[in-house]
Amino acid sequence: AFTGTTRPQRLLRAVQERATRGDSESVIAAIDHFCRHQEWAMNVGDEKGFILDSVVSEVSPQTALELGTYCGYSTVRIARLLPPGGHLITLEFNPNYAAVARQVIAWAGLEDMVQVVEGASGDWIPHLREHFGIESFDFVFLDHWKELYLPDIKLLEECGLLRKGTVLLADNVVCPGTPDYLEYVRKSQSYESHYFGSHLEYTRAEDGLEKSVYLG
Ligand SMILES: Nc1ncnc2c1ncn2[C@@H]1O[C@H](Cn2cc(CNC(=O)c3cc([N+](=O)[O-])cc(O)c3O)nn2)[C@@H](O)[C@H]1O
Ligand SMILES: [Mg+2]
Repeated sequence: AFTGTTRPQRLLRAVQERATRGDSESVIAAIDHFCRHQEWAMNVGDEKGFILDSVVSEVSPQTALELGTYCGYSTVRIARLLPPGGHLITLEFNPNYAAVARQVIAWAGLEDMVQVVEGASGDWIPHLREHFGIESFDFVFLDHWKELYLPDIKLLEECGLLRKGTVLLADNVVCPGTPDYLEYVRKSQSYESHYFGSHLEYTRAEDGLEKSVYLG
């Protein structure tokens, strides 16, 4: 029996045992299998993941940001669809999760397109331009603490990291829910918002993604 391992470590072991190195589809499938048949984990999952894929493919971002890496499942889903030269920065403040995510991303063979940055989103966002030479983001995926969605997009606005047409995609706007964020993006003249209904990962509970285009 495996005592003393964390769920992210057990998820990583499932990837290393079941997925083929360099094959991002098999990494995604291995994590979905683990979460359906072994242990639920808060990855965006396959059903909402399909919606994430379609939005990423439509935007085809050169610069992408993810808030809340966790084990790197959505990081792999996004990075595998980036166009040539595309780059994804993902912020994770839990060092144990970041360590697992780096290995999951490497197993998928996507480490050259992804930068896992350790630290709190609120601390890092003001330094992304100077540190990574980012002008603005084409795409932002929000999946970290739900109370931080709103303050963090306001910070992205203030730091000039959003441009006309930047697409924000937010997970869990129904469950666990992000009421203040939803109200803001749906009421603000600076955003055009659309809700994609789905289900909480690996369950029948309702959840969905909110896509919001920044209008400047
Ligand atoms: N300010 C922050 N900056 C960077 N990373 C952060 C920050 N806050 C949390 N995180 C990280 O997000 C990761 C994942 N995470 C996401 C959440 C919030 N998400 C959820 O709580 C959640 C919860 C459920 N759920 O309860 O069913 C389903 C989901 O899809 C979810 O994303 N908490 N940790 C964790 O590794 C955490 O360290
Ligand atoms: Mg989520």
